[in-house]
Amino acid sequence: MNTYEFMTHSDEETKTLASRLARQLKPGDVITLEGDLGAGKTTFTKGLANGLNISRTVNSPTFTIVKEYDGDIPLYHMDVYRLEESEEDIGFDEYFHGDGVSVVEWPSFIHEFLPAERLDIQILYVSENERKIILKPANEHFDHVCKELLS
Ligand SMILES: Nc1ncnc2c1ncn2[C@@H]1O[C@H](COP(=O)(O)OP(=O)(O)OP(=O)(O)O)[C@@H](O)[C@H]1O
Repeated sequence: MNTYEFMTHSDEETKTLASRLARQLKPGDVITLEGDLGAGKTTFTKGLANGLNISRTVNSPTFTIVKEYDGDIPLYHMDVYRLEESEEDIGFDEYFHGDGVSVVEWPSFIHEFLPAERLDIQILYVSENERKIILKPANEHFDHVCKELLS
């Protein structure tokens, strides 16, 4: 599969990219987001929410594991960082095969629960206002979605 790279030069540009991406998503789509602290994972998710016409403000889901937002399609925003072993599987399958789009921050913590058919996104800090955003689609649907972002 192909890899797609984008450079953004402001948080607004990152949101616009994410918003354009969101408008092509469908129920059951799973996106993973990796990036260091302050890379822009929450900013990217805010952009996704804009694209799905979600009116509530999206904040970092830290301490809640999953936050659900209503939009054209529901958004399930997950932060699975340091998930306690006792609550390892909180029913991820129902989210991943549900009616909404799932966005998973820190996906390596629940690697065994992730579906193979997903869109992996990495956000790299380049300089104060620049980020490199790398998209790795795992199937034709996500590959098509990424190609559309190039145009
Ligand atoms: N091109 C850019 N894309 C995204 N964010 C940018 C960009 N340039 C500057 N920023 C700033 O970087 C910060 C990114 O913070 P954000 O909370 O989105 O990161 P995060 O990856 O979610 O971090 P954390 O894991 O700590 O929650 C924001 O203050 C944002 O304004």
